[in-house]
Amino acid sequence: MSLTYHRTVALDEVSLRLDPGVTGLLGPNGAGKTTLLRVLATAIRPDQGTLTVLDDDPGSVRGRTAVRRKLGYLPQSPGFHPGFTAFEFVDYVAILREHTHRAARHQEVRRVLAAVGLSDVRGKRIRALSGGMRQRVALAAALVDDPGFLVLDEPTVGLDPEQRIRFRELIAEAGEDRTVLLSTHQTEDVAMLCRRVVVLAHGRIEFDGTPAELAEQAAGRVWASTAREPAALAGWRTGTGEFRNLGDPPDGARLLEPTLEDGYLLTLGGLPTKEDA
Ligand SMILES: Nc1ncnc2c1ncn2[C@@H]1O[C@H](COP(=O)(O)OP(=O)(O)OP(=O)(O)O)[C@@H](O)[C@H]1O
Repeated sequence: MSLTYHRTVALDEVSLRLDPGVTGLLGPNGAGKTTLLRVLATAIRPDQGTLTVLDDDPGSVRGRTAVRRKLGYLPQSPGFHPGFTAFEFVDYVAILREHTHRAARHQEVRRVLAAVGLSDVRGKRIRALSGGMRQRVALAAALVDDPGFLVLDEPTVGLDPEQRIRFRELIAEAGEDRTVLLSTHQTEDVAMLCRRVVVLAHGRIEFDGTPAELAEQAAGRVWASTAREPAALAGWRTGTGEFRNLGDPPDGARLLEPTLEDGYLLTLGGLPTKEDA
């Protein structure tokens, strides 16, 4: 499928089939990740191509409604009303999801807040919650009605390591029995959590495989040196004072074990330039 905003091609003939489990979507700023997620969440429509979400076609009014009923979406900015309590926010989302029976709805709200470990603070106002807790409230809202497909747009951004690990666990759990697409800038999230990783750049899929296969892209192409290597596609000084270089190593170079991040950077052709960032 393709999507163009005025003259910007945001998605350029993207073809993707998602299976159950957590798929990570990596890509530099402006790659088209949010656009792809918004298309899958039926917030915008591709201008070319076809799309099927959980056996329904969001191109038709009926299909779109059916998809929206089965989908959980955590957008980049969830748009909380800070004066709402965690319970009130999720309850509001449940009402929008056509929950008309009050007692059953409240039970569902309590269930999802418990699933993300927020039962104790459900009466607290969102403005008084930490960033990590707010993200969990947003995840709880996306989990209402146990959707078969979960779309998560950078849910771990701004979280400290402890909260990030906790959040990863919740996503892993959510991915045990449903399809999850997770957009992130954190290569570590992908390495720890995803069964599959898709790299998007300039609206095109540049890589689609397992995290191990992405790391493998950098096999034999990562080396250490004591000085900056001008021939490297990318190189940076590490905490030990040595440089880690990506590209074609010189003869006799001391090769290093590649990481997923090395494979990702090489897939992009090196470090993004300042203009890309
Ligand atoms: N509403 C819009 N109108 C015009 N151009 C847009 C609009 N939304 C996005 N774009 C452009 O489309 C391209 C893809 O943007 P998108 O937000 O999907 O990228 P992204 O990979 O999610 O980036 P980030 O990592 O910064 O969130 C960018 O060039 C962006 O400037």
